[in-house]
Amino acid sequence: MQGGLEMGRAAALPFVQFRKGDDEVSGGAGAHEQFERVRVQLRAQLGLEVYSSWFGRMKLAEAARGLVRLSVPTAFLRSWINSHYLELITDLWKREDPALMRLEIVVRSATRSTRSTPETEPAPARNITRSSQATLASGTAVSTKATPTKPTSADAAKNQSVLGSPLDSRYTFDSFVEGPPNRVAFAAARTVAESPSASLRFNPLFVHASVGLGKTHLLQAIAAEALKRNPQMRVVYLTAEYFMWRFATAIRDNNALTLKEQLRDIDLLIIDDMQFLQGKSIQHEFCHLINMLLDSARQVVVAADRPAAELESLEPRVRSRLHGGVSLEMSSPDMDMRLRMLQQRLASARVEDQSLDIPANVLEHVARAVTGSGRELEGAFNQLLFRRSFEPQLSIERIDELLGHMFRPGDPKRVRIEDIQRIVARHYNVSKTELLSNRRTRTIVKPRQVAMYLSKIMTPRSLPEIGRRFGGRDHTTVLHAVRKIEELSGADQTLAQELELLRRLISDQA
Ligand SMILES: Nc1ncnc2c1ncn2[C@@H]1O[C@H](COP(=O)(O)OP(=O)(O)OP(=O)(O)O)[C@@H](O)[C@H]1O
Repeated sequence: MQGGLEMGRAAALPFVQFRKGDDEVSGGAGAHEQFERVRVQLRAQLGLEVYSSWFGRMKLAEAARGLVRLSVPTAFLRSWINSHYLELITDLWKREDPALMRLEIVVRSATRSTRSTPETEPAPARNITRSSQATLASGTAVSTKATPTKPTSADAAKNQSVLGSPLDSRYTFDSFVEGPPNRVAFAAARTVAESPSASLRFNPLFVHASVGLGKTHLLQAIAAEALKRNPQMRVVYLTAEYFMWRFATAIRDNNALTLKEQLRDIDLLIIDDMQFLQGKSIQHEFCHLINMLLDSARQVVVAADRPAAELESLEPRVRSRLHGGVSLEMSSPDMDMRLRMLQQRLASARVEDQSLDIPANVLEHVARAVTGSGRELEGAFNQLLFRRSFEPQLSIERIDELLGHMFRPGDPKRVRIEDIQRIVARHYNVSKTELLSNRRTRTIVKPRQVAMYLSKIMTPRSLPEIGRRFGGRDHTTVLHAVRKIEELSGADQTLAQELELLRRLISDQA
């Protein structure tokens, strides 16, 4: 997870730009060439297969003053590369640039990849890099044979270190901020964790939400809580990528059967980032596993960044199995939740540094301005902490300056109706004059309605005000447009994607 501290440091460096919603960030002139040469050498040394598994999606994030950051899409990749290849990459880079002082692997902002799948075949896995004191975790199967008859928390912790990826101990139900946008999913998650057998009526439980809205947090909280209540329970939390990697390596090492046997033993299977599950044979294995678990009344929980029906890379039978349970969505936190998240972060930071204080009005301001995901709030908060260490008196204006790149649609200072009109008109290839005119041909009505809809959801302007800005129209016309586009985009995937693209273009312009 990319912390705000890193963003803070980067912001202080010259010729480094963080562009919101953009994966790739430019560095100094020769950095891209150096990166390319390092990639070529990695490929030559490791072979194409290993290279594309681990480095296929690596990008140059920034390069300045002896610091190079390479970004990868998932925390697991970062962790794996850090522990296995960091030295090699650093050496290779130093050969290219002896001035290199430090090379870091970061997880890149997921804003743009919200709805995308990996461009390359499965990078082995994502997860879980942080330290943990979770009672038992997974990321791999827990075999009954390997598990003592009555495991205690300590046994479980031991298993965890043997069996792999620990849970993040920060991800608990207590630290999960609940509110209207995630209330139902949260309640379902609690039920699964507290009484898995009672929850079998929604099996599998499928949770979907856009990036950074707490899926991993919620899923790991389920695992942690289930294990806390019953250390004997065999719980497996893993990402789809990790699942793929486990199978791929098991097949390579001729022990796929053992792995399957181990997986059969589990009581609660939790799969994160389902959108990354790819490959026919792996999906076949996955489907088989899910069927077996569901048929034997074991609980399965799955999360993805979109509804199951939209997981196009999944085989129809996998999708259909996911449809068989309950599907719940979590959406963006509201103002009250954002404020509580920030207050919670402050309280945890204070555990380490009691002198730490951020005035309530500053927290409120940030909660109002950073209207994105929990991850963005976390980044904003870390950035604030970092800045405060050398600018103790941060004014609201200065905070706006520092966090401006995180301000979202809805921030009155950032999105202007004029920008929306210009971008929408360009997208649909009509002129702005036509957009504001009274012409009622279909090719113009649709862009006009889209622009009105976006003006409503991306700015705080009232319906009458939007009407005025669209050639003096009545507010009921705007309301009609908003409802129409909402209705159409619910049924029309292409339009929904168009809207998302436009939102991104507009936010990036703002
Ligand atoms: N409702 C919430 N309460 C507390 N923290 C939250 C909440 N939602 C998100 N966060 C925090 O935001 C950060 C990102 O959340 P998380 O990694 O769970 O998101 P995600 O939906 O899994 O994202 P991705 O799709 O990128 O994997 C985490 O630090 C998490 O603790």
